[in-house]
Amino acid sequence: MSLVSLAKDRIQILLLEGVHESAVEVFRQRGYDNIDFVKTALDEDELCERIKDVHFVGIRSRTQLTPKVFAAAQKLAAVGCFCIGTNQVDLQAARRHGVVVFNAPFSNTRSVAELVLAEIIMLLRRIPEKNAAAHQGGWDKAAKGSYEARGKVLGIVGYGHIGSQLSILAEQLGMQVRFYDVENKLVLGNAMQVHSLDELLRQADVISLHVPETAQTQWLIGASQIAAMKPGSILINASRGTVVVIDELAKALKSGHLAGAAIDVFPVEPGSNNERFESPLQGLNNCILTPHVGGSTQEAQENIGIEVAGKLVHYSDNGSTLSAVNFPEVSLPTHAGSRRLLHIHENRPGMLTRINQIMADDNINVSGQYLQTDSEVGYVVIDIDTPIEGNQADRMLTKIREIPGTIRARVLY
Ligand SMILES: NC(=O)C1=CN([C@@H]2O[C@H](COP(=O)(O)OP(=O)(O)OC[C@H]3O[C@@H](n4cnc5c(N)ncnc54)[C@H](O)[C@@H]3O)[C@@H](O)[C@H]2O)C=CC1
Ligand SMILES: O=C(O)CCC(=O)C(=O)O
Repeated sequence: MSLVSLAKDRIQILLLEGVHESAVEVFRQRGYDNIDFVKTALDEDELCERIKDVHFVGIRSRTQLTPKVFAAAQKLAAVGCFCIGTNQVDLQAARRHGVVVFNAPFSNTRSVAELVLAEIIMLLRRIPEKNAAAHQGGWDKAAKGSYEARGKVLGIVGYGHIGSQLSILAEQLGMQVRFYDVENKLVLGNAMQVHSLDELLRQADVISLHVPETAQTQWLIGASQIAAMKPGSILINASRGTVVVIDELAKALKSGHLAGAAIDVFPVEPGSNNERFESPLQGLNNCILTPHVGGSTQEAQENIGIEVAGKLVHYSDNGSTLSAVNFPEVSLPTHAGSRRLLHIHENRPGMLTRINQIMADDNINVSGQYLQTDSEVGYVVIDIDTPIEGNQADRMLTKIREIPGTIRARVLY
């Protein structure tokens, strides 16, 4: 349990992995100046050390926030994932520690879709091989094995934000889009949903993967799925490195069963630009390898910086958990002129009654109350219109902290 009730100048922010400076600007504009900015990811032990006094941490896809890190991060109130994926964060551990996690669910969607579209065209034209040959003094002008995108079948696995954006762009090129998703989806344009992954793999000239990393998507594309793909077809993975069995893909590219591939994400990725990258796909000229840059455009990174920093500031200033990925969502009006108690607790009966009793005993008048719960955690925000002094607020917080099941409590001034 941690009791947090801090002025802004005592709030520590740690931004990792070269989060865009637009995030720093948002924090500074809102009065948060204690910002530690690190260009790389940190390993678990380093992170456990660095995070001890941190209230807000910002990461991208490489930093692993494990139960050990959360146990070390006793002051941590919230995590900002400056990206879409949140698989690098143990969301349950965060919730158990009362740490709210935010992300940017669609600020880099377009960037990923554009990269994939470019790769489809490049691979259908066998440009990676021709490019490699030309760099070696070769001149491969043959049209053999080179195709237009028009009329080809694009099979999208995972028709969420990125998959559906790609679908629209690919149709502009005249591609026929089919997709497989575990959910029934709103079908955009002329796309068609098919009912099994196998059906999609057998029909498509190009398969592009846009699923999140989950237990169900781990090694989703292995030997038998690759074997089911059409001879001469193409595989693109800009989702997560654990979705494709990379050794099987390497075999299929070497044998020519697959004509080409573009891979942006890998089972093991370097933690910084200075670390060496190793992959069984290296040296295969029919495979485009990119260093997890699907979302790495100026536009996307700047927007993500503003969006996620804005969510962290909003939570810090106001208590709002709107669009949190692991927490009951509470959307709140501003609390000018009143103090606000934020209380995160295990979801057990009678919590609210106990908090209200402590306030009533202290003659504290409540002007607004907002409660959301999920199966495990409850989050209540209470606006107080009685002018309470620092000592009285501390006394109240101490009593509230003693309520069994309290995970975290703080007062906003
Ligand atoms: N390479 C890069 O730089 C980037 C990679 N990503 C990755 O792309 C993933 C997808 O992003 P969004 O489209 O925004 O996510 P999203 O959540 O909008 O869509 C994911 C879709 O996959 C579907 N799905 C889940 N499990 C499935 C399964 N087993 N089989 C078929 N469909 C399944 C879901 O129902 C959903 O429609 C992210 O989770 C992230 O890991 C995202 C941004 C940048
Ligand atoms: O750009 C990044 O750091 C990660 C992009 C990504 O994979 C995501 O948004 O999920």
